[in-house]
Amino acid sequence: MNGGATPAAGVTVRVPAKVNVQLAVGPARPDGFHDLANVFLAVSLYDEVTATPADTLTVTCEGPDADRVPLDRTNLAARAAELLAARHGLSPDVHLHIRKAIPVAGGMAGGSADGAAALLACDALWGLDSPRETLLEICAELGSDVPFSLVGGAALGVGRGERLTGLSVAGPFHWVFAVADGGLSTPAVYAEFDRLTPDAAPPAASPALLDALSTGDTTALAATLVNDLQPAAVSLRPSLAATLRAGLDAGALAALVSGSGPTTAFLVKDPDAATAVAAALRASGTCRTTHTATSPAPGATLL
Ligand SMILES: C[C@](O)(CO)[C@H](O)COP(=O)(O)OP(=O)(O)OC[C@H]1O[C@@H](n2ccc(N)nc2=O)[C@H](O)[C@@H]1O
Ligand SMILES: Nc1ncnc2c1ncn2[C@@H]1O[C@H](COP(=O)(O)OP(=O)(O)OP(=O)(O)O)[C@@H](O)[C@H]1O
Repeated sequence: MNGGATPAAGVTVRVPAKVNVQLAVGPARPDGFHDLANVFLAVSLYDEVTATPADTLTVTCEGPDADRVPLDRTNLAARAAELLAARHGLSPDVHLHIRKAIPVAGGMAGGSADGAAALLACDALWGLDSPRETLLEICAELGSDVPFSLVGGAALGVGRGERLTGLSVAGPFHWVFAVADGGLSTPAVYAEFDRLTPDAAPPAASPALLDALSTGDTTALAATLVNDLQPAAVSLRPSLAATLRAGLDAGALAALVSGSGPTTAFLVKDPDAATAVAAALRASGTCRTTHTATSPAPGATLL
């Protein structure tokens, strides 16, 4: 627990983590961002955000990594409440309580998830009933990954990843996530990508990967998973190579760094394989802990 007591009543939103099954990265743009072909897939690992009326904007957090979550106005949940309130000339007087299961600074869009969840929770608490388009605009202002946290499922993100097209996705796909010690800074990983990839090509989605998603073909998806940020994440955190190897040795069909890392993702064929690969990863000593999850998962949802 970090920063106060659990609130009594309020509006609660559940929101998923993501894995990028394809992350194609182009050269740095003049504004410092990178154009992407970003194929997002939501996974069944969830944070929850509860909004309750309060005298002032406050954030509390519980969960194993709560001490690494900022409780000031830099928290994306707080920023979401502020942006929504400002649009309506309101004061953002709300208590936001985060139940955090998504790894912090882990490349699974945990902060983005809390931003999207807080937005939806405050919208309901304040009776605003904002159009979906308005919520998506605010999400894009909060961060490149935030719109996807709102919509969930599977989507292709272009531009800096914020312009979404929903994708057809079957499933279930079964995953194991290995959580590393500490986080990686997303800007640092993009900067390392620039250093390693001076000739980055314009990004494009892979038709074979989109086909594997829509048919629910795990073997085909395993053959097409790709993350252009992986060499940069491994360069900054060389120990990730051993984690990736340990999961493959344990029978995972494919292994990749999740987004900007350092969480690593392992696609497996079924729930039994997930249990076995997770146990082998923990026994290998190459990660801090593991999570198993399935996809697709729904986006931010009022409970
Ligand atoms: C790595 C991913 O998680 C993959 O989905 C995202 O691209 C990162 O999305 P995010 O954390 O929401 O990132 P933002 O908060 O929008 O941007 C943080 C920083 O990441 C870098 N950034 C982010 C997105 C992008 N398309 N190009 C970038 O270069 C920039 O340095 C930016 O200042
Ligand atoms: N609600 C939040 N939860 C966690 N971190 C937050 C939150 N709000 C702001 N942050 C800040 O954002 C930083 C990145 O955390 P986050 O968990 O979003 O990383 P990430 O999952 O790697 O993001 P992405 O996958 O979108 O690049 C943290 O180190 C923290 O300082």
